[in-house]
Amino acid sequence: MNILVDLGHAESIASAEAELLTMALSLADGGVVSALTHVPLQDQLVADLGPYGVGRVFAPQTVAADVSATDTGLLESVIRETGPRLVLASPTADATEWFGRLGARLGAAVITEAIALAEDRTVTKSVLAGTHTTRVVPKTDLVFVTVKANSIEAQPAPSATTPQTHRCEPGIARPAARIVSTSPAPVSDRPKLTEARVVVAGGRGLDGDFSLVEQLADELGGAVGASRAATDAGWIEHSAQIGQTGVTVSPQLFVSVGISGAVQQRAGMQTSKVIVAINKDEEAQVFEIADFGIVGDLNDVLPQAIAEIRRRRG
Ligand SMILES: Cc1cc2nc3c(=O)[nH]c(=O)nc-3n(C[C@H](O)[C@H](O)[C@H](O)COP(=O)(O)OP(=O)(O)OC[C@H]3O[C@@H](n4cnc5c(N)ncnc54)[C@H](O)[C@@H]3O)c2cc1C
Repeated sequence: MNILVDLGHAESIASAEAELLTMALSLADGGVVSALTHVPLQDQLVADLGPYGVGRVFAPQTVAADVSATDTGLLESVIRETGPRLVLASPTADATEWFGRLGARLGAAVITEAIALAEDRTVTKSVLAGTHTTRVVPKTDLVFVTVKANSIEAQPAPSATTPQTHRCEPGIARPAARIVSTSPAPVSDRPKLTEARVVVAGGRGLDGDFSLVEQLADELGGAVGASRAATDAGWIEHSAQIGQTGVTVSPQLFVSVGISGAVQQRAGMQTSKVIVAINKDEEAQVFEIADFGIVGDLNDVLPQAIAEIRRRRG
């Protein structure tokens, strides 16, 4: 089947995009994998796509000064051109909105935050605050699916391609909205929380001081997350909140520090591959889902863990 991967505003390929492309090629079964970027094409992106077996790449000539309707129009025009049965994207707020709009317009199923996809397009996802895992079988010819980061290991295609490049246009006369100002997101050396392979998250047990959590995250090359108790207290920005009303993460390693493990918090992290919990209360709920649990005061445990990691690194 033909598959389209919507790369959002990507100018090059990072880990989340590489995972989507790997998934697309594994499901295409001889069909063409196409990619769409919503910004003008960079040579770097074309070079990055070849190793993942992408056949065609679409991009607009200019960055539009309007939002949402134009992005949706671009995606719709490429769907009409490539005839995919499956459109994939990362579960960003943007892609989720575009998929919702187009799903309604084209009568296509929209399934968000998948953790696996089968060749017959059956989607596996976690629901009801992460308490159940469901399999969803789309019945429409076209289906839009957003896929959580770290759901699949990124791997290059058996043979690389030279993607054909195509220009695309939104094909709408009147945009519904226009950008009047933009401000850059704060720059951080740490990986993006939703894409990081390691996440170290802190809760109320930190008592306002995230420095040990940040040090451990930096030693492990990870991102810093938090429980709602910590973000509500203003100890860290709200974008770091993990859970039902925050972001969902699914890293290879999740270290939970001074977090009780309430169901709403677990909803955002329990599909992590390995969960390490540090809590001074041996009855804390987080130990129910932890692969490794340390009962102890985080102020004793974290400095020892950080020192040991540094010692082993030399
Ligand atoms: C509709 C709804 C949506 C919600 N959405 C979210 C969400 O998205 N994300 C979220 O996180 N919460 C969410 N919550 C809140 C959630 O129910 C919990 O209240 C919250 O997760 C608690 O945060 P916490 O674990 O940091 O704090 P607490 O529950 O107070 O736990 C603190 C933990 O730290 C331990 N501790 C204390 N001191 C130390 C120490 N020195 N060393 C080691 N351990 C220590 C304690 O033993 C305790 O287990 C939601 C609630 C509702 C009702």
